[in-house]
Amino acid sequence: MSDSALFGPDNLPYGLFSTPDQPGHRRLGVRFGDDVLDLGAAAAAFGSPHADVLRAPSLSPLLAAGRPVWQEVRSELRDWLTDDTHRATTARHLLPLSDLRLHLPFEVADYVDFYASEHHATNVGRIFRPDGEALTPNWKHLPIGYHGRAGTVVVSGTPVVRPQGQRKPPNESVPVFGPSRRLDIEAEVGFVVGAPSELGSPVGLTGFRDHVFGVTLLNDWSARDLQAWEYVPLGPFLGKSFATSVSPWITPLDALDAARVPPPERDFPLLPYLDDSAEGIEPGGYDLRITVELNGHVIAEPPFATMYWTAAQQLAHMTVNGASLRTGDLYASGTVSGPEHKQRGSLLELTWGGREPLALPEGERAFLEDGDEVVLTAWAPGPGGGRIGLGEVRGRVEPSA
Ligand SMILES: O=C(O)/C=C/C(=O)CC(=O)CC(=O)O
Ligand SMILES: [Ca+2]
Ligand SMILES: [Mg+2]
Repeated sequence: MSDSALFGPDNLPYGLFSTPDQPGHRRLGVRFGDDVLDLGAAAAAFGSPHADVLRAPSLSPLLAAGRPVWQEVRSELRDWLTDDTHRATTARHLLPLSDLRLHLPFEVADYVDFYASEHHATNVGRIFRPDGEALTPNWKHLPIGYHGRAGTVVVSGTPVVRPQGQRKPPNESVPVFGPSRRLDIEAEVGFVVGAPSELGSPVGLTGFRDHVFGVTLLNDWSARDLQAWEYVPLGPFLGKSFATSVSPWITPLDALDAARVPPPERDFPLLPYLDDSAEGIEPGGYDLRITVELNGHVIAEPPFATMYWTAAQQLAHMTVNGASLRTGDLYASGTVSGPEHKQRGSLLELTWGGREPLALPEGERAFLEDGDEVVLTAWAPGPGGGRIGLGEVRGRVEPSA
């Protein structure tokens, strides 16, 4: 599928770029096929009422501006890019994507990671806790999550240095220190908060579209040996805080309306603040089809539509205690895994804890080796049978420092 078909006028994802001749000058852009429209320059040329947010060196001011502005800007962009009378002006501010360097488009405020795939949670439970129930008793009553490390969220293309830390080999009585031997990926979808909320005021299910601006693909790199030793009883810590990679493109929720789907059937009635079967609540699932490539080989195709908990429920849960949202908060869905083997979004699951390595032309892989490169891509159904591409998230493993 060509880029013009995946990044057409119904998509219009936002990013932050610089050019080789002005590396310190960061500019907002919107992707259109294989080009990027320089938003500050286009806004000045067209006299946009939103020129102040569009010429900022970050997406954060637009995120903070709120949904009415997001919608007005999106309709202006469509107009500039599709109306024949604007063609000549717009063309002057379109730059070839291949000439640009892409940056992390917004300042990440808080970072939260959930655990919302029933298939992933069941697989991980069986692998990590073979003697217990795969799903903990709370799993179908609340979306489980943890707070991660916002400062180590990096843009696609940033090298990932193999983390060092403590791990306890099964037949040793004390831990050892060194480079992780079980470095893994997690294919996830990240949700970017735009409009903040007040401390003490929960955001309900119906507030999702007012607060969440858009989505980004996300790889939650995970050191399984560090994680297995450290996580009891407070949850993931250093095994997941060394790097989290995101796509340089933030796709607005408004581009994903045709991809909305109902979430899976719920097995237990939900408390009212999470009950999305109630009258007047829009379907909270999204049909995003993810592809995971390792060294250029497709190793998994996780289907986001199978996620048990939706992003709207995660937002409602995250704020039900009165915690406030800040512009730039990023929360990740949790690893996306479907029911089939080839739909598993982590090597932990694909190789069943390393016991069933993948056979690749360059050799077997249980976990990642130095030099390995992982690329996540995704698309969603768009209006009129078209496709909405989500930008890729790429990362290569470098040896421990
Ligand atoms: O201990 C466990 O059950 C596993 C926890 C995780 O791996 C946390 C995580 O990142 C969840 C996810 O991405 O779905
Ligand atoms: Ca994760
Ligand atoms: Mg992480």
